[in-house]
Amino acid sequence: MSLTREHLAQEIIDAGRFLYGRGWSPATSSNYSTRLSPTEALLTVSGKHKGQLGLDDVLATDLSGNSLEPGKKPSAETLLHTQLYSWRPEIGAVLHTHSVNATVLSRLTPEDFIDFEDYELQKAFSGVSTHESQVRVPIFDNDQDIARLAAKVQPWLDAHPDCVGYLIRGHGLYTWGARMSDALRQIEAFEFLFECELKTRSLSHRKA
Ligand SMILES: CSC[C@@H](O)[C@@H](O)C(=O)COP(=O)(O)O
Ligand SMILES: [Zn+2]
Repeated sequence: MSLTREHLAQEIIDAGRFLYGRGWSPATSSNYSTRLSPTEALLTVSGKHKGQLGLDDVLATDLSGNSLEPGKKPSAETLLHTQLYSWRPEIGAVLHTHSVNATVLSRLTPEDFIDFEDYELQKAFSGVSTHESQVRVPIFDNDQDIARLAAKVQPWLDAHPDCVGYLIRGHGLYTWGARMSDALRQIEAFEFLFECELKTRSLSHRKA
């Protein structure tokens, strides 16, 4: 049974309250979406405070990122959501957040990826069943031209079908899941790993 638009909108609203409450979506940063149908997404309207979303603060788009609701301005980063729905039909929700740890870690990392290894919490990611695995998270340079950024993300996705999320340097995190609950679980796992990584780097630096 497919979920109604109101139910999906409420999932986005609840996600915003939770993510704002954790400090991972400050002010009007971040954007969230769910799949509305095989060819449509339901996304946050641009510029809204994500801790205070209402039922009217979402809109439907097609998978090319075009608004299907004139009068409502879609998120500036709509294409980064819709490209994921086009990429994998099983993706049902996409979350983008702006945490301090994601921002700092992506700025401190000169490489274009971070590898997480030997963390038990890696098992919170879809498809990962042991800490003896490597979760590679690509880092793309920030770009205000979202079509250009999406064009850089796409080859990575195509070459890494198991990718569970990516960072935009100095900006934030994108992750996704079959359901909103899966995407939220992955956000929490990423935030745990980002904090571990920053603490490990800071303590190793102090010892040296
Ligand atoms: C408050 S600056 C953040 C924005 O530039 C952007 O990165 C963002 O995440 C929110 O944009 P939005 O258009 O509201 O979806
Ligand atoms: Zn953003």
